Amino acid sequence: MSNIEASKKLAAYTAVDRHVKPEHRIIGIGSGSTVPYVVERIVQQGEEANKGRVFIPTGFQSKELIVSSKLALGDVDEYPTIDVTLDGADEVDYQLNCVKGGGACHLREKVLAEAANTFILVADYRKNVQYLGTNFVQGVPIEVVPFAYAKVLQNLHHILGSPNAVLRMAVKKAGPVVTDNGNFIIDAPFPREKMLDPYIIMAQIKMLTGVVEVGLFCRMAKAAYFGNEDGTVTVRWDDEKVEQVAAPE
Ligand SMILES: O=C[C@H](O)[C@H](O)[C@H](O)COP(=O)(O)O
Repeated sequence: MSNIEASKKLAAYTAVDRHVKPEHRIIGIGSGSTVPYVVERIVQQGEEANKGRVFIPTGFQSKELIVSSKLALGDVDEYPTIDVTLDGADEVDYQLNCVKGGGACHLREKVLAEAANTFILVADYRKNVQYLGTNFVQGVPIEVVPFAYAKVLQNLHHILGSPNAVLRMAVKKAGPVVTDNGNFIIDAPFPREKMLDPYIIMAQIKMLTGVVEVGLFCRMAKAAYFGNEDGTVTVRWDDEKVEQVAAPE
């Protein structure tokens, strides 16, 4: 297993051990390459612990993960209050603002984050930054309704200060990425000064008609767990405290 993969697993295992408690019944499962380790650790809690629990996915990938792990699947329209949601991130700053949507799942992810009593981020050490846009430079993912994409792009280029915003194109399909909700994704890079307090630009983007959701999650998480190369885990809390913990058994 590579260092990065091991770091993702460390972060996920530590977060599950601390935040998925026996009394939790409704659990939100995020998307991305770190989340499979979250589900792996939850399964390790045993059949008894998972009996009566319902797991809510943030998209196609996590739905498959829940079903293939033989956990009970539910949806947020049936369970609008979630005990705890665990999810990955593309980048997280020192105030727990984060960029999400590298996998185009941020609309459902934000709904599950908002629905949760506790929202927890899990990631490898590359995602732990002072300011957003440090390592994840492709820009803020923005989900838009297809017919409005050109208008929103124009707004981003000429009004909101992202001249390099682009429509995200698919890799093994001609044309744009289409989300689980049938929408398009725009990736909009912003200069550092806009990322110092990302709430402002998040609100401005969200006000553009045609935008469905912005991949900036501002101060929503209770804690972020980052697996490190040396086998420790750095935990950042919502009060800006930073904790260093040893790896779980
Ligand atoms: O849309 C995708 C999600 O926001 C992911 O949680 C995010 O891209 C992080 O994924 P990974 O754990 O693969 O870095």
